[in-house]
Amino acid sequence: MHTHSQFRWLVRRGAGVACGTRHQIWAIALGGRSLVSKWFSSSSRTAMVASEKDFENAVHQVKLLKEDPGNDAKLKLYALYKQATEGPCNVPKPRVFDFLGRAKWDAWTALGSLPKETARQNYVDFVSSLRPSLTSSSGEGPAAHRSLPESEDVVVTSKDSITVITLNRPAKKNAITYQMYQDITLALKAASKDNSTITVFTGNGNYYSSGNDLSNFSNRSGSLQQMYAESALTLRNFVDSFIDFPKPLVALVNGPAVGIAVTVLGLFDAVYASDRATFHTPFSSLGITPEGCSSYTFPKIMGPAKAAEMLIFGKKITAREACAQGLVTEVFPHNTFQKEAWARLTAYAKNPPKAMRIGKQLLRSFGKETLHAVNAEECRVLQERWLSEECVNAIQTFFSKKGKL
Ligand SMILES: CCCCCC/C=C/C(=O)SCCNC(=O)CCNC(=O)[C@H](O)C(C)(C)COP(=O)(O)OP(=O)(O)OC[C@H]1O[C@@H](n2cnc3c(N)ncnc32)[C@H](O)[C@@H]1OP(=O)(O)O
Repeated sequence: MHTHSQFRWLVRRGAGVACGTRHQIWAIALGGRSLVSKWFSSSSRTAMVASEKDFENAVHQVKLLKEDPGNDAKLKLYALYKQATEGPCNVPKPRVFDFLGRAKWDAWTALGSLPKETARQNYVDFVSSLRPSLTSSSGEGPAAHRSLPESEDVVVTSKDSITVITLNRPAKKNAITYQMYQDITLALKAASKDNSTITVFTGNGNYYSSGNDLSNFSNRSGSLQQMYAESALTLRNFVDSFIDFPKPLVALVNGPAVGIAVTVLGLFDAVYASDRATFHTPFSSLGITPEGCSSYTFPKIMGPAKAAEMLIFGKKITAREACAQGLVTEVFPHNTFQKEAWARLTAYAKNPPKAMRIGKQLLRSFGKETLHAVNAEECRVLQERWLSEECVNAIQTFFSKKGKL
């Protein structure tokens, strides 16, 4: 928990964040729209550039915040504010024991060469997403208050006090598009506030997910640097939403899982797998590096040697091996997987929700700061890797159909 004085600390240093008194009313009447998921689509980018006034409005509204939005949100606001007003980080890295200074520097640096206008828009959108139910002073659109995914590729349903988030792109093995990262982030935010007791993640079809959609970098406009900076930010928000998820989060791994669909499993509270599931993180062969906090969670879960085999050498493991290594909680025969896993979940969902939430907090909250720092660093490194010849060649090879995993 962060104190109001820490919050003010950021303000004094020009974070564009301020803390009001407890008696002030939330009044985020922002310019700009809260449609985070449309930030980066090329068609909407031109239509959604926040004006100086929108930005000033957002900065002002942040000063009226009644509640501390949390350290993570404050760091994001700080970084986006600095990027929007000063451009890319241009100050030396703080000394090793200046933890807060380093966290702020990391957050700002992770934005890379994100253009000032994009940072301004992202700032406006992010402030809006802190309180999406309040209206904006301009730029209002039908989706301005959207809190659930619009796309059919991510489906959110509710069953027996359980919120289910299903990856629904079976023809593409549930590969995760740019839009889906944003939709999943929104879905998790909504699920954290709904009245469900447990949240479940699963895939439709014979795959759980083939990970990042490898066309994510080929169908967008703008400079490469800008695209990679935006992607790193989107990825960081996506992973943050798993780190911060307050209720029990369970994965039903119905089939093979690849890349980021595997790594974030280290942030789940239980992982039930069909015996047809496999777990594969072919990062090195794609010229990239681990994400989803796996560089930290995997060595903790399975020990450094097994983690290296998966994350550096790209060894694909079976569900039973993943279970023996502690990544998977339990494996079920494929033909009874749904029935058995759902019987388990339905029973668990009847537990008192507050006790489960507080229990999760006890288990997870102490490592949270570290996880956020790991996430920031992984995204920073990835942003560089995406520009590498190794990565560009690997993606070209996949689409020329020479290079299946
Ligand atoms: C905002 C950016 C954040 C980035 C985060 C960093 C994340 C990193 C990762 O997740 S790394 C892992 C990336 N994933 C892969 O490398 C998997 C690539 N896919 C494959 O190797 C194979 O498709 C397969 C082994 C998963 C399945 O093989 P197979 O059973 O033979 O099916 P097909 O290959 O014919 O696939 C059917 C159809 O789906 C398309 N597809 C499958 N996976 C992906 C993918 N990850 N990205 C894009 N498209 C994918 C495939 O091209 C086929 O399409 P088609 O029918 O030909 O149009």
